[in-house]
Amino acid sequence: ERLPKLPRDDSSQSRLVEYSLLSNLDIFLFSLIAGVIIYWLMFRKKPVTIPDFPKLETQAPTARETSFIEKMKKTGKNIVVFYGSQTGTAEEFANRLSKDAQRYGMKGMAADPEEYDMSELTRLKEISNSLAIFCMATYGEGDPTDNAQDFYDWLQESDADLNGLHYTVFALGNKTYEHYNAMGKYVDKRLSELGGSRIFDLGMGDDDGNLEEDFVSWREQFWPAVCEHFGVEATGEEFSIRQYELKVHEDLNMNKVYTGELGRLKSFENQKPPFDAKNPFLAPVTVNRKLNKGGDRHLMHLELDITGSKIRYESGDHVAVYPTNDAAIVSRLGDVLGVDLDTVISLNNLDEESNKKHPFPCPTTYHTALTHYLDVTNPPRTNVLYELAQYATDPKDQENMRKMASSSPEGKAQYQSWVLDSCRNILAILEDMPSLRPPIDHLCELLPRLQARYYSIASSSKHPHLCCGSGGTRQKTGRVNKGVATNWLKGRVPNDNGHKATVPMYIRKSQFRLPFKAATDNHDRPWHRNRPLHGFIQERAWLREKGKEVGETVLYFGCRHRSEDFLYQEQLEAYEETGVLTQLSVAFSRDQELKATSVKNNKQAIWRQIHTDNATYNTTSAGYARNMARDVQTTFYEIATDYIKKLMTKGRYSQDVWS
Ligand SMILES: Cc1cc2nc3c(=O)[nH]c(=O)nc-3n(C[C@H](O)[C@H](O)[C@H](O)COP(=O)(O)O)c2cc1C
Repeated sequence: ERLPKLPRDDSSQSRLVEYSLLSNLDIFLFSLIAGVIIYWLMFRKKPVTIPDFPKLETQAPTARETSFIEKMKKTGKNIVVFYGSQTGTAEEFANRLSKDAQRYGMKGMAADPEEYDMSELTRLKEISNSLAIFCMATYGEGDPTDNAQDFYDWLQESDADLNGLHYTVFALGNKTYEHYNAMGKYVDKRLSELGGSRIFDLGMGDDDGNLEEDFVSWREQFWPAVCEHFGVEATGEEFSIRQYELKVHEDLNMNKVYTGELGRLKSFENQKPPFDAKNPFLAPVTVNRKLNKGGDRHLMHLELDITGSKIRYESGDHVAVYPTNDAAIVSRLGDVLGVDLDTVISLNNLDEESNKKHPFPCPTTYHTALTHYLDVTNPPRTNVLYELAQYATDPKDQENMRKMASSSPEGKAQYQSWVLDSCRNILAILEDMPSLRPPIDHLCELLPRLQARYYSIASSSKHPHLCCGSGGTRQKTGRVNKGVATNWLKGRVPNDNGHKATVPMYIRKSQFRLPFKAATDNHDRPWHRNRPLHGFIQERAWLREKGKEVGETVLYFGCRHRSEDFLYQEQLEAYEETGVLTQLSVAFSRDQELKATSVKNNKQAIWRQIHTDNATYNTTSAGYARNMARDVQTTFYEIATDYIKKLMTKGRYSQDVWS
């Protein structure tokens, strides 16, 4: 095809074309450059002006001292009191023993075995007149406390030569457990096997009886034995030794003040996993429902939402909950002592070398300390009475308090009846002794820490369910005493005036487990409180749904009255109907005619299940039914004994005994 004819002036035409081409390119380039400039002007990072921060006064990070020997040498201590403690009692006893040492011209320090290199026990003899005391609590099935686990492992594996080590042990436990004081007994035996010299007999504290009295009586004989051993005499001075000094903060920025956190400041506002005892998760309460239909107790079912917490748990684990003290008790304490509870304070350890800088997170207010950190509900121990006695202005009050703190038979009886049997907490004591008005900071130093409460998880779903009961007991004094945590939980209702009610919690692993394989025949044997068993049953229901073989599941459930506290009745009956539960046996202790169904009455079937079907039994009991576990266990022993007797009669079991 021919090109259109160009006008005559070829050159001008070509210039025109050339000109228009250049113009397009220019426009393009111009737009590009303009765009870049606009972008640069609008979105460029503005130069950061570095503000002139005042230099923070940070403490130089000190390497953690793991040598208790070096620490003792540096601070002139000759007695070290180690404690294996989960809920604070053994730790408190250790503190009291280390304080006692001063009365005998010695110097003691309480120490957490988890923080030190315990193999250094071999070196304690380098310190003259040295002594190691161990206050050891037992848990689970004769297990050590978490903070004593490494020490326990070391004792088991070690062949260290402990010749020259002087030691004594006070064991804390509870006689209703099968492995009574197992940890204390083990430490005492093992230290001796490794060559240590026991300078005083093992003390046995029974929390089912009167642990405080056991401790006071043991301590009373222990110190004279120490004096005799080292050839020293008591200084005779009965003085009160403060461990912490008070600092009142006048103008402290409230952002630096603890408001109930256990570890990191502001950890409740700025939640970061992993969540544990020092860093609990604030779990919103999504359900809080009353379970019982009658009676004076309030049994409740709570569901906690752990979304986003990365918390994992298995059926049988425990939820640890940090409760809050009753606001009425706290404000009344402030009134009685005439103190402004909003004062911001720190209690600083007078022993600068101590690892424990404060008795609770500081700086804080008295209000926070009494609400979140201190136990104001339980009757105080005798050491608190002893130390506070000095502030009673009426000599009679003073004498009574000293007597109750002594180990004289009358003193013990008076403490038992006036404090323990009457359930007098610190507020009741102050109200009933108007001449006793101690400084609040000393009181805060002496009161034990408020401990987390543990609940079995009653679910195997994504979110933990708790089942617990609250009630009040009217005391001889006319006062009504309520459980701290359960009473507080009762008021944690979802959407409380538009606020999400939350619960500070973390998970504590438990040994209480379902057997490994789903196909093994199982028989869950709950008694009374069946919280973890609910989780187990749910898990088995789920496994069944997935087509897994789970074997028989038999539930024995006991409570007071069928009409009042047959907890989760509809759910359990539905489980039985759908076959998730092979058998549901119920017993109600206060409905006489219904009492018949019990473990005892099912001996035959139970033995068949154990013997032939290879069943596993999980029992759970709690609260008032503390002896129930023992009774159920005794029944199992009886079942086994009956079986052995049968074997003997049939000639299937015979003995040939030589002596
Ligand atoms: C869940 C649980 C399990 C326990 N297991 C045992 C045990 O097996 N043997 C025992 O003698 N005492 C047992 N006890 C009792 C404690 O050892 C006792 O109350 C002790 O005073 C706790 O000391 P702590 O407050 O220093 O942890 C158990 C207590 C609890 C709450």
